[in-house]
Amino acid sequence: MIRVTNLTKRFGQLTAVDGLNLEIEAGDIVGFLGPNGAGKSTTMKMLTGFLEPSSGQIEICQLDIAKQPLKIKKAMGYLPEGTPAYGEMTVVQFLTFIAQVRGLKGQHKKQRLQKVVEQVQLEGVLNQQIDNLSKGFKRRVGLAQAILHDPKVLILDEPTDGLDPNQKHHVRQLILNLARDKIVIISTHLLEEVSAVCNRAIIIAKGKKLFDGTPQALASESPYHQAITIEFEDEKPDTSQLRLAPGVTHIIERSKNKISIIGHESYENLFPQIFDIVHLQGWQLKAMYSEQGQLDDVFRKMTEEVS
Ligand SMILES: Nc1ncnc2c1ncn2[C@@H]1O[C@H](COP(=O)(O)OP(=O)(O)OP(=O)(O)O)[C@@H](O)[C@H]1O
Repeated sequence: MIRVTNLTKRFGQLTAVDGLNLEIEAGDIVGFLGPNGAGKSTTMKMLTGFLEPSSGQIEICQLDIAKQPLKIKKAMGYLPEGTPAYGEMTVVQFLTFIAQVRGLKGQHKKQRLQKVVEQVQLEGVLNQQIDNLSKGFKRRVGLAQAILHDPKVLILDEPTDGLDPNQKHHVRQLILNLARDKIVIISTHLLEEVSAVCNRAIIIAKGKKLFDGTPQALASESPYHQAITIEFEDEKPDTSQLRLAPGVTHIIERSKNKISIIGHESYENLFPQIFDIVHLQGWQLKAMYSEQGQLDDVFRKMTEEVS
């Protein structure tokens, strides 16, 4: 369990993290979101003991990071921004070195190395120098070193940055499979990543928490949550009669040939009525569907409000 109380970090005049409070339980996969400069990396660096807070407390697995940083670091894996150090080493040399630093020995060390190389799919590059690897492979080496000692808490700063779509999918599956009894915190700009792997989303901007809840709850803040959207084949006709359907509160024009119908009824109740009107009017549709709300819309709205 992680408990963060009133966490603050100042760099001179700038307050990068501003009185942050968090409680995260085992099994949580948290998507840590925010615009550039929001304070995500700074928070992660403080959680991993790389940076000292200006004030506030961090408790991880019932230990205070200020008092027992080494014990906490043992229980933690960290994938920082960018690429892992020691680029002159080969992948196998680097991972063996990390295994030693982590105190893994004998058969256990061998098994963990084998397992992680397989999990992160590094078999083909084991003897290549890290400096010569592509960005995606460097990222995977970084991920491998973070999970090598099977930590209880995993902090990943943009874990899929630089990976191709297949690799992104693979790493997300890996995180999902890892996470049952762990805490995983993922900093990301990719909202689809939050929908794909996280059970919780935390949004920060200017160092302050703006939202903390499930990705579904986040999506439900969207103006288009449960809206029925119609895309017309050509330019949209006069759709004012849609307002007469019981339960419709208003209609939002999204583009020249796209509207969203917002109602106080559930979309299951609205759908048949809208469908009847469309049919009666003989409108040529390209598509008609209900929306759950786009995380992007909510994210933009929330973070623009504080900028
Ligand atoms: N060592 C430092 N010295 C001075 N200012 C810093 C330092 N590290 C970070 N900052 C500033 O603190 C603020 C928060 O930075 P941080 O890297 O935590 O943001 P972020 O949310 O991770 O952004 P990004 O998404 O761009 O990685 C920024 O304004 C940044 O310039």
